[in-house]
Amino acid sequence: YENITVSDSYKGPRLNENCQPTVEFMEQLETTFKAQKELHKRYIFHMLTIALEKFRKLPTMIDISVPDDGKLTVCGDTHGQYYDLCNIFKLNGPPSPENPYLFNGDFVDRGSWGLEVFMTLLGWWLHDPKCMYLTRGNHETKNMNELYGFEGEVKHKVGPNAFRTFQTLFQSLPVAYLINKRVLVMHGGLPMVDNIELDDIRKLDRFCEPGEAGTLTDLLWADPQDAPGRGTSKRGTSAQFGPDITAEFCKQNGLDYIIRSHEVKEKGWESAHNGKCWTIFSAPNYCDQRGNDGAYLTIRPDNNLVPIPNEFKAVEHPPCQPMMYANPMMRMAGL
Ligand SMILES: O=C(O)c1nn[nH]c1-c1ccccc1
Ligand SMILES: [Mn+2]
Ligand SMILES: [Mn+2]
Repeated sequence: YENITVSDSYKGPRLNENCQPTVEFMEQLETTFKAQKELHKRYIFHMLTIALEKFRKLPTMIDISVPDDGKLTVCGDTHGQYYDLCNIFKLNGPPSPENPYLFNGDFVDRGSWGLEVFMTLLGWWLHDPKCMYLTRGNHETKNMNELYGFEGEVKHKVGPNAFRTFQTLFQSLPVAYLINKRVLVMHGGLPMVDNIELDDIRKLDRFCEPGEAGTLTDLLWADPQDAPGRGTSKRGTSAQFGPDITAEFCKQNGLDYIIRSHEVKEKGWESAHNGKCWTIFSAPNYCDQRGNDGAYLTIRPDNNLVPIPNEFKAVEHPPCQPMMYANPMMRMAGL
């Protein structure tokens, strides 16, 4: 990025050399992105480079400690719906150490502002890693980005050689968070092996693309089911887990419940498996067609960590259809 010069005509936000975005930078970034203008490529590559160095050093599962008088807001899939992301910060306040957020994967693909969503979330994380936590979703993977739009979006907005850098950064994202030792968060769901312990997740090598099977794939792809036991995935990847699996996993690992995302819900959230499996989805009117609400969960120790759902509607966005940059075959197929 050092070789990319920024001309005087550039009117967008400028990043300081230590690559620590200020609140003012983040406010300017929102103004720039909302006007559908660009963050300069020098700053995009600078942020990606520094973020990669920092993410690489993080564990695969990260402990979050929410103070007794504090809170954590957990959001689910945002899928490039930038204007709805801005609405979350308008409804619930901007990220700060007193108002921290966990975004639980699937930042990109489907919606056509994946770059803006991810650079905004990354900017807040670089501003202060205590105000923003990011989980890898199954859409932070090469195969999905090639099919569902983000590869095309990055090529269009950043250039032909940028996607590889995003892939490397996506591979370095944590895949699970443990809140106050009692709540586990992942994008998809539970690993398909019995007697799995939290340490097995901590020891995972995450610096790769998820394969056809395995614990990393399950954490990014699995879904809950109502029937006991395990079932075949409707997606063709990983599998489904029943209420008994969730109860046993929570019991063995001293957890109250798990939070996951990965599935659209009519209200944006759902509590299943007797309150031990919460789903949170934060892309309202998904793909401009589902009509669903979005939601985010407020987690407070003074509410005994019981999630408080907050539902919200989609907001207006500029005329740019979903999957704008995807392979036209995918757009035609309405996939
Ligand atoms: O794109 C989505 O809706 C999505 N979000 N998480 N997983 C998927 C998905 C996975 C496979 C095929 C289609 C969608
Ligand atoms: Mn998703
Ligand atoms: Mn997903």
